[in-house]
Amino acid sequence: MDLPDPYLPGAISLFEQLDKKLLVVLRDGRKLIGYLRSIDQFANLILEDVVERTFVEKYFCETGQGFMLIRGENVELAGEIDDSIPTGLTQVLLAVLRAFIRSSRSLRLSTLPFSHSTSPSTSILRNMHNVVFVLGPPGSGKGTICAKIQENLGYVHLSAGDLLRAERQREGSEFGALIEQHIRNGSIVPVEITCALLENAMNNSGDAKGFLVDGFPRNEDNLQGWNKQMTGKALVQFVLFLSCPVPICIQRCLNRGQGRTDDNEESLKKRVETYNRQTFPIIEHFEKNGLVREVKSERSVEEIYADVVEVFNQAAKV
Ligand SMILES: Nc1ncnc2c1ncn2[C@@H]1O[C@H](COP(=O)(O)OP(=O)(O)O)[C@@H](O)[C@H]1O
Ligand SMILES: O=c1ccn([C@@H]2O[C@H](COP(=O)(O)OP(=O)(O)O)[C@@H](O)[C@H]2O)c(=O)[nH]1
Repeated sequence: MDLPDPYLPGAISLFEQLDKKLLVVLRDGRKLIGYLRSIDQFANLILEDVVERTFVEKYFCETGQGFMLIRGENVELAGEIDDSIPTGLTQVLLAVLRAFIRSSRSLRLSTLPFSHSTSPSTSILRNMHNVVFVLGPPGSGKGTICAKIQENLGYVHLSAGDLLRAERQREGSEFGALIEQHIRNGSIVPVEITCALLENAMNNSGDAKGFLVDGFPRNEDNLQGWNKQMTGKALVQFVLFLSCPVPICIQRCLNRGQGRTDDNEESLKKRVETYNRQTFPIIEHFEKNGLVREVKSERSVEEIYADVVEVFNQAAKV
């Protein structure tokens, strides 16, 4: 492309960075890193595989944000980033950064001036909901294991399926029929409904250590909707993946005996298909980001739960 002479860098110069890895600093101080896929004359950017980097002193952590459209008016600074250049900063897991903030807060208040203690990044971290996504095929035991985690580890269990079933039953709900149709078909309810129910439940749960979001996100649309609605409000610690052979899962659902309208062979066939086609790729996406903790769930509840506790202990340590 021909550039004006003399060359004055501005929004237009970002065209040169198409498909390159960009650091974008937003006006609220957030720092996003992702691949630039598109830009227009207003410097509106489309970034893919975005992570938000949060810095505290010489440490930083990254949280995945997926695909983002950033309005140009919100961009303070943008430029190509070269990760091969040493920065002297150390990447740590979010839990480490939180622990660091916790331990340094009291110390610094009385001794050193701590410029980060009131920075947007740290205050965002403190106010966000901790979330563990719990995924696996229908009948893999998500609800059963979440109930035990809630009982013993202080996380609040939010089953997306249960929230949808409750909304379906709620008198006056405008979504009841739509939800029932999706549940019977084993297809996925529009994310705006599910996400609103989840956010509402989180906000009404008081001071929880964290939330087990069970059975969500189930497809790309769910993930994008979550990122759109919950960015800055929730932080995904990890994804607990209960893996289990499908025939065992189907048998468990058929024996579940809760009178669910979708625990029949016809609906189950569709649910498994939806899981294979749409949900499993989401688990693979999280796996690429190093977020998945897999626990094999074709064993007894006690054996599974013992491994799950280990996963939570490890997450708390780092
Ligand atoms: N490890 C297990 N072994 C045998 N049956 C199980 C196990 N975990 C759960 N179940 C049973 O299988 C059925 C489905 O479990 P549930 O926790 O509701 O799965 P999901 O939430 O993944 O659909 C329930 O009837 C439950 O009691
Ligand atoms: O985020 C969600 C969670 C559930 N469902 C719908 O609710 C049904 C039951 O989901 P649940 O997680 O209760 O059951 P599972 O499939 O794990 O047995 C699914 O098949 C979907 O139709 C949905 O659309 N979005």
